[in-house]
Amino acid sequence: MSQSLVLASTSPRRKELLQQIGVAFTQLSIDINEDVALAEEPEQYVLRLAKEKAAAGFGLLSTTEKLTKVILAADTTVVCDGQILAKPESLSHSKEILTKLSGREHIVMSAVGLHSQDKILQKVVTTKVRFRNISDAEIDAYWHSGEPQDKAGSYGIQGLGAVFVESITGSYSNVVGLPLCETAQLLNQFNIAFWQL
Ligand SMILES: Cc1cn([C@H]2C[C@H](O)[C@@H](COP(=O)(O)OP(=O)(O)OP(=O)(O)O)O2)c(=O)[nH]c1=O
Repeated sequence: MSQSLVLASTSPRRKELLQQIGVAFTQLSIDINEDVALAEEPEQYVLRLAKEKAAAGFGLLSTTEKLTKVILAADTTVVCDGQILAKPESLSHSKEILTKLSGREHIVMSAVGLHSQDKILQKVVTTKVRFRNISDAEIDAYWHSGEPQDKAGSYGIQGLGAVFVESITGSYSNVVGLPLCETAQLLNQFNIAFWQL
């Protein structure tokens, strides 16, 4: 039976990234608790959240939809000195995060999870990002642009935040929220077509 894809995400970035590789999909929104568990490592954390988001999406399907649909979900976090840097809650939180990232390298980790009736598969991808020095005045101005608020690590590489990025090693789409090379490989395993098929 042919399978169709459902993106369980409210992130406009994930929608755009999936569209970029020519995948047909519908979308639903899920809401799960994103608190870090006690002593949880960053990799465990993003994998757990991608899995929980995909399972939450699958749980919203009707019994018949469960037979034909595959849910895709993802989670992205920024990691520096082993510390998980989530979305900023305020200007002072954004300042704390961006001051930590200023003038050095950090890691962006995204996990993608696919969930169908038959199987659940996941993959985590890591990208290194190096920032130039960022001044307090820039952090203030950046906050007031409205860009950092809904983004892990308080920046968007695809937006104004690009001016802070000196270099990146690894997948760019992974930083934006969905590693496309690995996602396409997972989609193959569920017989979901993207542009080349
Ligand atoms: C580092 C970085 C993160 N981000 C975004 C990607 C994710 O949308 C967000 C991290 O939050 P997530 O919790 O991964 O995702 P989300 O809450 O936006 O969406 P959903 O759970 O519904 O799928 O940060 C960027 O857009 N650009 C960047 O450069």
